[in-house]
Amino acid sequence: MNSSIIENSTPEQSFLNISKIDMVFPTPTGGFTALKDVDLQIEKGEFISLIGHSGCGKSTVLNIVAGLYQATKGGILLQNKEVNEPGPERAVVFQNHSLLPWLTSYQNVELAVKQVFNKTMSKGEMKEWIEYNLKLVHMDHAMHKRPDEISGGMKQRVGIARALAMQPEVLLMDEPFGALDALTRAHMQDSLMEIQNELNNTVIMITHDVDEAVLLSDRIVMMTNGPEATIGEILDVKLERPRSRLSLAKDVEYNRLRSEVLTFLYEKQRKVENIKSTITAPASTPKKRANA
Ligand SMILES: Nc1ncnc2c1ncn2[C@@H]1O[C@H](COP(=O)(O)OP(=O)(O)OP(=O)(O)O)[C@@H](O)[C@H]1O
Repeated sequence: MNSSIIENSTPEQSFLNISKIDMVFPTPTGGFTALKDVDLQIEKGEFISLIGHSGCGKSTVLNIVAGLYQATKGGILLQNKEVNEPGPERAVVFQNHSLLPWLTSYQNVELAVKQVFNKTMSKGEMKEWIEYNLKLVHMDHAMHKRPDEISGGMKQRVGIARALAMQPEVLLMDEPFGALDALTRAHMQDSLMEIQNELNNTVIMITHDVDEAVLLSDRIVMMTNGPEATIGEILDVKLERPRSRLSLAKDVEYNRLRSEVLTFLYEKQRKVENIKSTITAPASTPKKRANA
């Protein structure tokens, strides 16, 4: 962390301050500047989506906020305190659930709850709290099942319950629904909106899905292509809540926002990739079967 971050901070600082971050990764051929001057202030209770082409640096931003990476320049302030390492006040939900396979859903959540509340909650309170969080994600009916006994969507729900049960200041989600089929994904988005309505968490979510970003977010942060990726544009999403995907489908403002994100991604930040040149047939191709 650059010490000037702390010196320059004032009591009016935003809740979460991502301050002028650079990230240079060492590589065998020299430093690779993945991020350059990423600067973003987030208010308590805001839902932020990070969107951008593959490899632009979204996960790197999230990992720096999580305290898993240290920025080369600049840094993170959460409620005016610098972030240098992972902590339970910044819970992360990954694309793949990362549950411990030998523990039930209940026990997976319990592990996180014990880590945070061992000294402040009685056994009974912990049980109540674990059950409450599993109920919040509609998993109370399967809380005693192990990960191999439940579906992908259900595992992801447990992962979210585990993160929420830590009562984090910030929920960091790295493509949380990326591995799910479209219908399950829609259910999960609806659940997340319900939970958000109830708890008003501060969330940073990475997504590749434009509809998901518009549906869930208060602001969509669009990143330029790397190297030296940075924030290209920020879109305010002022659609009324609670939001319903069905009524939004025909909403003029929803469709305007959607088209702004698409324009950013596919016109302003279009990735020029010559697919033909990357897919070349091997020198000897298998011969067709005689009777084919
Ligand atoms: N540990 C590392 N060492 C070297 N380069 C890295 C490292 N981690 C990430 N990078 C590079 O930094 C850039 C940003 O990677 P990052 O994973 O943050 O992108 P992303 O936007 O999250 O991608 P995706 O959408 O595909 O998950 C990429 O070019 C990646 O190759």
